[in-house]
Amino acid sequence: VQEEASSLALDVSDSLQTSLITIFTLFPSQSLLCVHDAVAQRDFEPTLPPIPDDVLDDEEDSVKIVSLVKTKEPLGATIKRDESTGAIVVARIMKGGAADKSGLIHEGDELKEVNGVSLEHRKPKEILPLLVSLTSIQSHIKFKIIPALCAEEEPTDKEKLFVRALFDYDPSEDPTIPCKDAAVAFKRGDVLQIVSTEDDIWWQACLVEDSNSRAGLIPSQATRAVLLWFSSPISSLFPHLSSCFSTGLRRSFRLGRKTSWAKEAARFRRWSAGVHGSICPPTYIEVMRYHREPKDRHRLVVLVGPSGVGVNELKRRLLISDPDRYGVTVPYTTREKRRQESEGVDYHFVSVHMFEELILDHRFIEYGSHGGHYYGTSLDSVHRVMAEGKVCLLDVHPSKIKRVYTSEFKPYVVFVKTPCIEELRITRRRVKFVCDDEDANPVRIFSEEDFEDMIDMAESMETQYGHLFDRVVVNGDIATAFRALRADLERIYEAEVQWVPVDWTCSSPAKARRSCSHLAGWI
Ligand SMILES: Nc1ncnc2c1ncn2[C@@H]1O[C@H](COP(=O)(O)OP(=O)(O)OP(=O)(O)O)[C@@H](O)[C@H]1O
Repeated sequence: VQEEASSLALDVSDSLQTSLITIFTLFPSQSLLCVHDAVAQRDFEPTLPPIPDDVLDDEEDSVKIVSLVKTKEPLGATIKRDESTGAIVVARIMKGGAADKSGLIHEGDELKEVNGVSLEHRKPKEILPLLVSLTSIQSHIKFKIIPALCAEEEPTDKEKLFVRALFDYDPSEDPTIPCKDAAVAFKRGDVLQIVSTEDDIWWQACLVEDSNSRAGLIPSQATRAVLLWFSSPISSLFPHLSSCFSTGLRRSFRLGRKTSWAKEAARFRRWSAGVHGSICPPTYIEVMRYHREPKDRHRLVVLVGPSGVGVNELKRRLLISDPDRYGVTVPYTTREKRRQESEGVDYHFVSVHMFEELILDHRFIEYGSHGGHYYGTSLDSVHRVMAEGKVCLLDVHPSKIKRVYTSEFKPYVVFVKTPCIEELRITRRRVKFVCDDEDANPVRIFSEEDFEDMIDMAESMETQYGHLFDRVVVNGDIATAFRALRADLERIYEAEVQWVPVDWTCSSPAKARRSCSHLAGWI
C-alpha cells in the first residue's frame, strides 16, 4: 500500500507542476503578476513639496503653510477682501468641504500666497481663476496664511483674569523654579494676566503693560504663600517640611494644558475667597480695568508713612501747587478754638459728648487723644471734599486704610518712604520740627535716634501693609520727591482707565461688600 501511495503522490505532483507551469506561462497570468508587483511597490502617500526656505524671512512668526493634495473635490471656502486692510481673507468654510476636513484653514485667515503667487493687491474675482489655473497644472495647492485670531480663544476683558502682584519676583533668585527661562519676572504693583492656573504650583501669566510679554511661569498663590511661610522665622522649627516642599515642586511641574478662561478665573476666585479665606497672605489681588466716567468722583488719595518722614510737607506742597484740584479733610477736635482759628476751616470744634457720639456711630476713620483733647478724621469730611469734585488727600496710619478700602472711595495709596540714613542726615540736617513730647522743647531738630526710628518704622509698615501700596515715593530730596508724587497723581487724575481691585467694580454695593469681605483678613 505504501509503495502505491508514494507512486500516486509523484504522479499527482508531476501533473500539478506541469499544469502550474502552463498557467503561469500564459500571457494574461504574467501580466497579472506584473501589475500586482507594480501596485505593491507604489507609494500612495501624497508627496508634499518642501517648505520654502524664505518663508519666514519677511513675515512674522505666525505665518502658516498649508499644503493640500488636489482632488476633484472643491476646496469649500469663499474669500473676501478686508475693507480696512485690503487683505484677502477666508470668508466662509463650508461644512464637510476639503478645507473644513483638513482642519487647517479657518474663517478670518489671511491668504498671502497660493502656490508661490502673491495675492497682494488682488481682487477676489481675480483670485478664483488664478486658483483654477494654478491647480490645473500642479498636483497640490499650497497656501501661505496668516492665521486669524481665534474668536473663541479671545475672551472678553470680563472673562480674563487679571491680578496685581503684591510682591517682587525675580526668577533668577528663585531656586525652586523648574526653568528660569520659562518664567516671568515682575515687580510689586505690576498687572499680570493669568492664562493658566492648571498647575497648582506654577501658574502661567504675562505682563499686561508689556506688549512683548509672552506667557511664562509665575509662582501660584499657594506656592508664594508656602514660600513666605518657609522664609519666616517659625519655619526653621520644621526643616523636614521644607525639603518635602521643594521636592514636590519639581515633581508636579507640568507645562500648561489649557482650560477655559472662565474656569481659570473661577479657580483663582475660589483661592482668594474660599479655600484660603481670611488667612490669604499678600500674593496677588484680582484687578479689573476701571473706566472713570466724567461724572464719577475722583479717587481718594491716601498718604502714609512713618512719623516725620514728610507726609504733611508733601500734602502741603500739593495743596499749594493746585488748590482747585486738591483738598484736605477738616479734622474734629474737642479742644477750645484759638483766636486765629475758624470753625470748619482749621477744625470742627465739637463737645466731648458729640465727639463720643461720633465714635459710637463709627464715623471716624482715625481718632485719638492728645493733651487731654480728642482729635479725629471722619468719613463725612472725606465725602465733603470729594463732593466738591476735588481729589481728597488723606493721611492716616496704614492700619486705617481698611476703613476706606471700598468701591466708594477707590483709594490710591502712596507710601512715603525714608531714604537711607546718610541721605536723611544730609537732607534733614537743619530741619526743625514740632515735637509732641510736652516735656521736651516743642521745636527741635532730628536726632540720630529719630532717623533710626523712622527707618525701622518704614520697614515694618512696608512689611505689614506693603500689599496695599499703589506707589512708593522715597522722600530724600524734597523737590524730587514732590515732583515724582505730583506727576504720579496727575497721571491717575487724567487716566481714563485704571486697574482697581475687582470688588470695586461691582455694580451693587451689597454685592461689593460681600465680595470684599475676604480681603478683611489681609488688609
Ligand atoms: N525731604 C525733606 N527734606 C528736608 N526736610 C523735610 C523733608 N521732608 C519733610 N521735611 C521736614 O521734616 C519735618 C517733618 O515733616 P512732616 O511734618 O511733613 O512729617 P510727617 O511725615 O507729616 O510727620 P507727622 O505725621 O509726625 O507730622 C518738617 O519740618 C518738614 O518740613
